[in-house]
Amino acid sequence: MEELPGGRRPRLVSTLGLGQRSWEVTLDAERGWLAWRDPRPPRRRGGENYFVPTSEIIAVEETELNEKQRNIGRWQKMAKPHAFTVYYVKKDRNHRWRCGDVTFSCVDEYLYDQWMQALKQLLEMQRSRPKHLLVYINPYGGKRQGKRIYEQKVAPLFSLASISTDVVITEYANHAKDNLFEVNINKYDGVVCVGGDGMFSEVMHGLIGRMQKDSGIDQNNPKAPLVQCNIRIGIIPAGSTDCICYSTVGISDPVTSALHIIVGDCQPLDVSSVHHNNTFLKYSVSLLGYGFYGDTLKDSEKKRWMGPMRYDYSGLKTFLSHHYYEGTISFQPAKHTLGSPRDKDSCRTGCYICKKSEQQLAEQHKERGLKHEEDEEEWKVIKGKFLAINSVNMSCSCPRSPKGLSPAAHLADGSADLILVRKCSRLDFLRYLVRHRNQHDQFDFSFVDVYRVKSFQFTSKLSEDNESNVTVIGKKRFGQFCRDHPACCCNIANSTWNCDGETLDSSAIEVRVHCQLMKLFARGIEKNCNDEAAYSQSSVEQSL
Ligand SMILES: Nc1ncnc2c1ncn2[C@@H]1O[C@H](COP(=O)(O)OP(=O)(O)OP(=O)(O)O)[C@@H](O)[C@H]1O
Ligand SMILES: CCCCCCCCCCCCC/C=C/[C@@H](O)[C@H](CO)NC(C)=O
Ligand SMILES: [Ca+2]
Repeated sequence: MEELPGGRRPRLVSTLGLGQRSWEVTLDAERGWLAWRDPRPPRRRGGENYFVPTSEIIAVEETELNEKQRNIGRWQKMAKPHAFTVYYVKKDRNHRWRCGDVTFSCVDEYLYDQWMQALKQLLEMQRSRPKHLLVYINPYGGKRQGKRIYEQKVAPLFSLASISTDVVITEYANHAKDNLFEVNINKYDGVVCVGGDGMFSEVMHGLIGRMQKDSGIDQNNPKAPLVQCNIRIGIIPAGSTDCICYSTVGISDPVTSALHIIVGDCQPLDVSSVHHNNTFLKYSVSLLGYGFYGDTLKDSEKKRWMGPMRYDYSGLKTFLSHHYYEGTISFQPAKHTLGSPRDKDSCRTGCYICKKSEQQLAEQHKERGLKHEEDEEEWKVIKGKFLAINSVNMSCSCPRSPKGLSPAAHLADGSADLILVRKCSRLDFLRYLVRHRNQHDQFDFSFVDVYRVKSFQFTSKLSEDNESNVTVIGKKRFGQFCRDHPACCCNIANSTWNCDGETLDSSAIEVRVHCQLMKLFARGIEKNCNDEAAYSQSSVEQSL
């Protein structure tokens, strides 16, 4: 589509055939939308006006009308019509996206060419869309449907959108990660993982690790300023929890995720680095959980054959065991960010708080070389007995917990919410867990504290004792549980960290949040989709 003087782009308004009627179809390249409306007086039309942002058009294709379509209504006695189909994102309820299509026709070949050319040019102008993707499929994630989901639901959409792919079906754990250190990554506009949170974590480690290696950054240095990873990752959910997908898209649905990839969405994500004694252990974007979530994960790994149900089984078992762990948490509060974990508003598409952090990050990059103030900032120290210590970089919403473990956590504000669940009765802990699943405030309990932090350290009492050489041998002889108090549920063994669904055995860790270290093909959870659609439609009607 040629630009008008002043860089403006033209508007195409035509009467085109759609079904049995003529419709007024408008392509407004300047404002970025395609609309079609029934031009009959409002009384006679069923209020049918449609509106699609051009950024959500998936493809346009020349279409052969079939015999039946040609023989209806106005085409009957006319010359052979020319037709084209526009494929677009159709927004359904609960953040679900589908591929909608509409076929327009006209007899005038010149008009048809004009429309095809304008639409194709518009698609070419969508520069953030990927053209070539590297896809990793975990055939064993979740219900073992990854390959089928990709082939049946995703590949046809990629091909419709003219996206070419190199597909790797993983053969062992860490296959994708290892492969990402070897491939010519510059060939691709993004990497797609088909699987769950663990598979995503693998791909993320491959990409971030590769980026640091190529830039000569030592990942073992917990204070190293990590290099941002600009190659986006797309998640096609085919796992058991799919928390990262759900928290960044609002639903775990393969078609919705494929469409977010196709339209080239971009959502920056905070990443936490986890170290122990100047040794890099892992990165985390969703949950780092000690105690309840660590023990649940550890137990569930032995029951992978149960599929996604393993988490419910092991969750119940862990709940009944009611183990608590002693240790010390030190953390630096996140003073740079505007929000608080007790906010009523959640992080949504275009989030103001995350934007503010992005600006701060850009300023920091400009001032790079100047001394970081964070080392001087205060550390708070809390010692105690905890049933769960959860640090979440995002809400961690998932089908099991639709609002997540921290509903007001932000995807890209450079902070994590540190949730400390202190020793309490089984009944109280159950009340807390139940609030993962309902609308009530999860932090409104005397035994739950929540802090927004930019870094934290945890040392279990056992490792503290080990370090200070206190009668460890004697304690070890006691076995795993406190035999003096069989009913007290105190556990002198360590728990395990659940790091985005992977176990981490180290009980002394140092965690730092890296603001917006990586990017996803997503846009965050959209506000109320229905409100947005209503707003868009009325604003189009005003300008038509
Ligand atoms: N071919 C493979 N064989 C065995 N393990 C694999 C293979 N490919 C990937 N993996 C590993 O499988 C683990 C779990 O996979 P994934 O996250 O896809 O499913 P899940 O654990 O069922 O889901 P979730 O993480 O959402 O709970 C990942 O840590 C990944 O490293
Ligand atoms: C006895 C009642 C048990 C209630 C259990 C509530 C379950 C809520 C699950 C919320 C998990 C959200 C955090 C996501 C963690 C993922 O990283 C991880 C790997 O996919 N999944 C789990 C379950 O650890
Ligand atoms: Ca965050």
